[in-house]
Amino acid sequence: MYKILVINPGATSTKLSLFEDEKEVISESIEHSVSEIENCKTIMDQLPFRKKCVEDFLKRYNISINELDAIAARGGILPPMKSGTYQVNEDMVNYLKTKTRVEHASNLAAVIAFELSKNSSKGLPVFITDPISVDEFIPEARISGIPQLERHSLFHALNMKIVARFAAKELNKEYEKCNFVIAHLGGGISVGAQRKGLMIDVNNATDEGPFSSQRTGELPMGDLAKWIFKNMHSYSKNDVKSTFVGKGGLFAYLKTASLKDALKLAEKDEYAKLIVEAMAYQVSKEIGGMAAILGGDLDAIILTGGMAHSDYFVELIKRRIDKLGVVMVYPGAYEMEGLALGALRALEQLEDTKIWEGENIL
Ligand SMILES: Nc1ncnc2c1ncn2[C@@H]1O[C@H](COP(=O)(O)OP(=O)(O)O)[C@@H](O)[C@H]1O
Ligand SMILES: CCCC(=O)OP(=O)(O)O
Repeated sequence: MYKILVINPGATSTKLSLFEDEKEVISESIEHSVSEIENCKTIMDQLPFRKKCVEDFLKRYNISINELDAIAARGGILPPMKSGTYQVNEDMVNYLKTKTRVEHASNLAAVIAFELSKNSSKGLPVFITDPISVDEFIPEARISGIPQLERHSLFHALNMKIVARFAAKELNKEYEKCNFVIAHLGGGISVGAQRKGLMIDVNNATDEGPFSSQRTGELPMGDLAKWIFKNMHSYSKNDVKSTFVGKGGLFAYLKTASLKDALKLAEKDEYAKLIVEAMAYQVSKEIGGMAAILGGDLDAIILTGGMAHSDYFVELIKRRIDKLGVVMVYPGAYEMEGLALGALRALEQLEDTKIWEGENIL
C-alpha cells in the first residue's frame, strides 16, 4: 500500500489529503485569512505560512515524512507541456519561483512539496499531474486575430482530465477514443473541446470565454481599449488587472463571488436573476462553439466544478445545449483524487513518468 500526501493550494485555502492507494483517508481544507494573503506582495511571499500549514497538518495527524511514498502536488503555471504526471526537480522548482508567467497559488505546491521531500531519509519523490499549462492546442487554436498576441492554453486541466476519465469509464469507452466538450464551472470557468484525449481548444480561464465569479472573461474590445486609456492615470497596473480578474464577473454585478449567494438574491431580485442567466447563457454559447470544433461528433458534454452542484444553474445550461449531445454532470472538483491517482500511476509504473526537461518540452 502506498501513502501519498496531496497538496493543493487555492487562492484563499490550502487543501491537504492523505491517500492510501486510491482511498482518501484524511482530508482538510485550511482557510487563510484575507490579511494573511494581502500581506504578501507575490504568491511566493506566501511560501512560509503555506509550508507551515502543511507541516502542522503532518504533526496534527502524526504523519512522519519517512512513512510517505510520494507527495502529489498541484502543478502550477509552467511552460506549455503535455498532459501527464511529471517528477518534480530543482529546475522546475526554480522556474516556479522565478520565471512563471502568471501569479497563481498553484505555483506554490511543487515548491512546498520539494522542500519537504528533502527532510525524508529515503528520497521521497514529488509528482505533479496535469498542471494548468497543459497544452494540446491544434495550430489554428493558437491564432488570436493579431500576430503579436498568441492564444495560450491555461485551464483547469487536472479536474477536466479526471472527470473525462470518469465519463469514459461510465460510457464504457476508451478514454483516448472519446470526444468530449468539458465545462469546468468553479471559481473560474474553462470550457474545452477534448478530441481523443487531447484538449485541442479551451478558453483561457483567466481572460477568455464566459464571465465567472470574479473574472470578466471576454470583453467588447473597442470599449475595453477606450476604458483603459481613460483610466490609465487614476488606476495602477494592478487596479486595472483586478478590475478584470478578481473584481469582475458575478462580483462586479452583484457584489458576491458566490453562485450560491447569487441564486438566493435571484429569488427576489430580477437583476440578480438576469446576471445568473447571463452567466449560464455565456457558458452555453462557449459549449456550442466547442461542439462545433469537434464537428458535432461528441460522446458527451460534461459539466463539472462547484457550480454544477446547483440543479437550477445546470438546468439553465442544459435547456440550451441538450440537443447537442448527452449531458453528464460531475458536481464539485476531483483535484485531490486526480493528483493522488496520477502519483499512484507513477509509483506503480502504469504510466511513463515524464521528466521535466526545462522550458521547451513540447
Ligand atoms: N450547492 C451549490 N449551489 C450553488 N452554487 C454552489 C453550490 N456549491 C458550490 N457552489 C458554487 O461553486 C462555486 C465554487 O466552485 P469551486 O469548484 O468550489 O471553486 P474553486 O475550487 O475554484 O474555488 C461558488 O460560486 C459556489 O457558490
Ligand atoms: C488559469 C486556469 C486555472 C484557474 O483559473 O484556476 P482557479 O479557478 O483555481 O483560479
